[in-house]
Amino acid sequence: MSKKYVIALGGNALGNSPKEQEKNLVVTSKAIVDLVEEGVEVTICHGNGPQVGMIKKAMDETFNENGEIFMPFAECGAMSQGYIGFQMQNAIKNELLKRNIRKNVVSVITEVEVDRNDPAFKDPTKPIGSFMTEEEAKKLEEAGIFVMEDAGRGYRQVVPSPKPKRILEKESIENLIENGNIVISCGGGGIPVILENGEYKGVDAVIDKDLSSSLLAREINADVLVILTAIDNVKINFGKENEESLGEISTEEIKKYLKNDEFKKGSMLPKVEAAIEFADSKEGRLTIITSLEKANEIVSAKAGTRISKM
Ligand SMILES: Nc1ncnc2c1ncn2[C@@H]1O[C@H](COP(=O)(O)OP(=O)(O)O)[C@@H](O)[C@H]1O
Ligand SMILES: NC(=O)OP(=O)(O)O
Repeated sequence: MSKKYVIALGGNALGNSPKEQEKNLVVTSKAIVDLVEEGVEVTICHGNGPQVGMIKKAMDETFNENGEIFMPFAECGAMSQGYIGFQMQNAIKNELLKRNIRKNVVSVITEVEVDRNDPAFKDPTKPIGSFMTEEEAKKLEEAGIFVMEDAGRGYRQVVPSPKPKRILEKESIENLIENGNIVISCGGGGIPVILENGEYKGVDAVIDKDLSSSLLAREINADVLVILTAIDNVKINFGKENEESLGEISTEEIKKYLKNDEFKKGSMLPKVEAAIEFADSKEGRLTIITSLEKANEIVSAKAGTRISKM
């Protein structure tokens, strides 16, 4: 039976502009189609931190002259799914064309239910938009916007990031996979919705795509979860002189590092949490965390940090 992979692509690793993203996606598409040629069933999720921040800023500048917010975050998240989904779908389609492989690629606008009482609504941790200097960050903070230092790379706006509870389009995604499609779903972690008075409605938040990818991977009974980001390996003592890369590691061992606060909130921490959640959920499941550049080594399962129950 063919293996099922869920590949999660980082919003930061996708680059900061449509051109940069297009270029990065050519590399990623090659690795994805390599997997397809090996007979792997591939499903893709992607981040949207930089992109949703950029879209929100542009929307506010266009529509917000009288101080009213016209474009809610959920709608901005939906736009990011369309924008990234289009470029990704297009890049994979072109790679399939080049190799003469007849297969369909489809992006699914995905809603993900969150808990309206999730404590994350009171503690924003998801960095969005571009990086700022400390001075720029202070100005935003004075205007009532939450900001946070992001893994030594500068300051960014942060928004609430509630935990994903249920993927509303799960059955459609499964049907598409079963029918041989390469599916792009849960973009930006999915559009966050809550159930209120019998109706789903969008909320102001950005779900972590690594946690949604892990949820999707478990729900569709995947074998491997691949988290592609901007760094080759998960590190301990990150950014220090005694920094060390983690290779093959058990969930039990990496949990010890997690307890020691080795992984930064809003960047590596959710990836490691998602990795553990998936690997621990069933014997034989593997999570690989590595960079976009190493994506071509996924097939041999040699790249990056490889987390399993062992
Ligand atoms: N312990 C760690 N090991 C490796 N990278 C870390 C660690 N802690 C923080 N980071 C940072 O996290 C980044 C990945 O998170 P992020 O940029 O948010 O991912 P994404 O690609 O999903 O947007 C790395 O590029 C690195 O700068
Ligand atoms: N939504 C999300 O997790 O985006 P990033 O991958 O950009 O952080």
